[in-house]
Amino acid sequence: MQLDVGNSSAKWRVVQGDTLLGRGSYREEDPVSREELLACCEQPDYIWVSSVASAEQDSALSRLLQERWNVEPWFARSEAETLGLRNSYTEPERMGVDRWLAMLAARERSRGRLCVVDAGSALTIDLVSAAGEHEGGYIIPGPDLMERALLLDTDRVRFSEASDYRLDPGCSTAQAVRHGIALAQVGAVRQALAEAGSELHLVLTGGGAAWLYDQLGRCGEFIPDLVLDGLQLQGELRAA
Ligand SMILES: Nc1ncnc2c1ncn2[C@@H]1O[C@H](COP(=O)(O)OP(=O)(O)O)[C@@H](O)[C@H]1O
Ligand SMILES: CC(C)(COP(=O)(O)O)[C@@H](O)C(=O)NCCC(=O)O
Ligand SMILES: [K+]
Repeated sequence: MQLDVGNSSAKWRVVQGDTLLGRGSYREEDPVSREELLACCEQPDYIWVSSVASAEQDSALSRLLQERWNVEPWFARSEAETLGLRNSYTEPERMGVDRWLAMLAARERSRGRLCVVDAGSALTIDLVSAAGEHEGGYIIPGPDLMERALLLDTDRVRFSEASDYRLDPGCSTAQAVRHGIALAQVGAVRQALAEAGSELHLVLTGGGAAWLYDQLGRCGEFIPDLVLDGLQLQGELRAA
């Protein structure tokens, strides 16, 4: 059993070899999602976790899983080097493990230079050289965080009507905010690609990735489970 715990929700899947036995998403405050998680299988052989949540949330999740199955979860960490992928951080473990695992999985799929984008609560953009060096990356607030920042620290950016995320200029507060956020998200990826220069392969994942992929003209690849795929790689390596 594998879990990808982000700042919005935890995505889980149960696999046996290459067969997917089940999947779902879990949120602490949603009892139905908890029941689904706890009913996902009889007895997992292992529980592997990628988490960017707080230590308190990690302990609570760990307790929940251990009480149910009596299996101690293994929490993956960002490393200095794994399977030829080399971390650029002086303190590698400080890099969000979701970013690390997404890069690891992307590299297994494609050996050239990479741009790995994870559109979750935050939008992360990471560059990996063909040789496996993490060249660096960007952490940008995702759509909800951007909107929250505007509402928190302005007096007159207020609206009640719904508006889609589109790239044309907006003609109301609601549109100007939502279209502005859309522009910032898509623009960030485009500009990162422009900054990066030479040929590279773009890989997208995360809750907002399907939308982003469409906005980017479907260039590159959209891989929904990239973080879990990376978790599987690092987990298998450790288990070997
Ligand atoms: N149907 C959707 N269309 C567009 N964006 C979505 C959709 N569902 C979720 N998102 C975006 O994805 C984010 C959650 O993605 P996820 O990868 O689960 O985040 P995290 O890893 O932080 O838990 C939300 O904040 C939202 O911006
Ligand atoms: C950047 C993130 C908040 C992204 O989290 P997510 O959007 O997947 O919930 C996460 O990778 C994180 O907490 N990183 C730690 C800081 C770093 O990567 O340098
Ligand atoms: K992210």
